[in-house]
Amino acid sequence: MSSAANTAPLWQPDADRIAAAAVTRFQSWAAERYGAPADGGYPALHRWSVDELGTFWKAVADWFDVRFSTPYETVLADRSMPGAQWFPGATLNYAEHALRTAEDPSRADDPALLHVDETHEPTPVSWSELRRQVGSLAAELRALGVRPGDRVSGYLPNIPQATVALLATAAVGGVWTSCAPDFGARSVLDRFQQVEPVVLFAVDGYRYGGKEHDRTATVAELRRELSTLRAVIHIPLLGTEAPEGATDWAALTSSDTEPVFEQVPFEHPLWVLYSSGTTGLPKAIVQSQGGILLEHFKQIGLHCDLGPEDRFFWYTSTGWMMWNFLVSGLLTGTTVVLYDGSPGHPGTDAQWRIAERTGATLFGTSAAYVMACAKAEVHPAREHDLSRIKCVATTGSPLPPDGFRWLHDEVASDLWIASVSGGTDVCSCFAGAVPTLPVHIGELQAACLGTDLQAWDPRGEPLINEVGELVVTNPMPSMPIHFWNDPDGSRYHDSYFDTYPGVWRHGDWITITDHDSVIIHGRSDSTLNRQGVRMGSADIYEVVERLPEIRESLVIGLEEPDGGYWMPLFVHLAEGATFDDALRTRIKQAIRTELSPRHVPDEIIEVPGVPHTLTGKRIEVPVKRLLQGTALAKAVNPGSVDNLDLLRFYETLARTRR
Ligand SMILES: CC(=O)CC(=O)O
Repeated sequence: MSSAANTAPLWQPDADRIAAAAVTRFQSWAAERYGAPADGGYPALHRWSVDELGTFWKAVADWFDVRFSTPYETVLADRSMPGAQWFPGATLNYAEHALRTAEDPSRADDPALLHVDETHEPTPVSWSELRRQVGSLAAELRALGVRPGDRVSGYLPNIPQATVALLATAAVGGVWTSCAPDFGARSVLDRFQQVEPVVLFAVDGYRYGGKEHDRTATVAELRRELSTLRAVIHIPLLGTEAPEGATDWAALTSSDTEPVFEQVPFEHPLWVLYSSGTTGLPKAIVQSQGGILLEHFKQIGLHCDLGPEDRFFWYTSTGWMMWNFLVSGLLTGTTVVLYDGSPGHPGTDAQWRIAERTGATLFGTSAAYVMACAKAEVHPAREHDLSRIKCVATTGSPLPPDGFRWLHDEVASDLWIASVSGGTDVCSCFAGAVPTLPVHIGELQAACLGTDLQAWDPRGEPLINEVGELVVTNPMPSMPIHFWNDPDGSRYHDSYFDTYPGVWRHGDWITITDHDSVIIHGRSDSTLNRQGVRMGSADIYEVVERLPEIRESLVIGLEEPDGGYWMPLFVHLAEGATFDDALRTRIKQAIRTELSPRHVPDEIIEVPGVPHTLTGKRIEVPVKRLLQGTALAKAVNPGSVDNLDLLRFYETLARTRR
């Protein structure tokens, strides 16, 4: 499970690779101009980036040639959290930077986007075409009366139109927000009703798993319930006519209008993202144009090491922050690969096929997909030409050690494997990819630049090689500027700052190792705490799900009224597997030998499935509440769950135990 002894790397970048990495060039450049350490590689650069936070971010802005149309007075006027003030006085525009490559005549015809649907046939959208469409749509949005600060919403799959709509909204200074079209009306309304959009972009349906899914009834319901809408833009993915009162996409994107980029203050809102909101309404998290611009330049350009030669693929929907992150690939002139379809259609290897067809150089996916491929005995490199992939990056949950081994064996032995972790709350990563550092099995390479990531004990003392709360002790520019409808900031404050005043507590258990890598153990709000020993659920999932009979699992720790502790493990079996004493014994044996006797659950219970949030994360806290006897309607917001029926199973179980 841990790590400190795990010193032999699985992968080590060679000297040429280190020399060629943008972060190496950035370090030498920042050493000459800004006093960054010339020696000591990434660890020294990281230390400097958090010790000299303002200078570091100034250097990032200069390195990526950020266009401030009015200059800033200072980089960080106030570093308190919450409430940090970044680049006061500055004005800029995010979309202008995302489309800058189109201004270069030598790149104008290159693909900015490669769109792939379930046919897996890539369709390019060139930089000049993307810029033209954004220019046309931004002008039409203005003509519709959209003004800086107005919210513009999208009920869209990951198609080029979604990227165009986001960029056009940002060009106008509007505030973008999106949901994927597999979200039901209630889930969408829980989100969009909070922010009161004036425009809705919506598809008539989408294709997924080889089938057409008609969404016209849901869109009609959204139109009825969103009373602030002034315009609805119809995107006929399934070929239907625009319904009464809606405008067709083509009518708004056909002109040859130069984009006009509203110059907005650095802290002007760019978009609203939503936390999974398994209990109350989802938190509506607002991030700024300037904050995202700088944070994503850093992530995409320095950590992911992406540039104009690269093709950036990440499997995501528009309802997950990884989509926003993916679109930011445009900032570094990188071609962004948009896949709209099922991750496993027509077969489990679908994402690798897309990587081959599009020549992806960074292949991003969920850790769960990697584990599913391993279970299904997919052999990506045997079946596909993946020679262009330089990095496989994963997120969503920690990549288990077996996932690292599998990628190394089945994709390439000289593969940079970046398990990354952050969240919607910062639309970025706290720890993750570093092209110049080794990769150790089961570990994230290092904390990201400008992020003073630490593991703290309950008294706020930093821990090394021990599990602690994930904290960030300095502000990051992409931290929320506020939550929507939280006028006194109390919801924002209580979400991150109520444990350690002035310090961001994210709600994950982590270990910072003695070689500065990071291990994520799972959410701290669903911690297992047996006889005072805290355990991360992720460690248990990793061991249990290695067994071929187990499709997925869920572990919950329950404090009982009599002072006891009940720790059941729920298992969803793979097709054809039988739940019997032999399997129970093998599960317990695996946990005992690979973790510890203390990790062995009190009971193992077969379940019809594991419930997830709409972005695919296992739902632990609401299940715990159900098992404690909370009524379903109070334990969970139904609009936030992928399968409500599964939760009823746990509700019934709670009743039968009492
Ligand atoms: C970067 C991330 O942390 C993404 C996620 O898991 O939600």
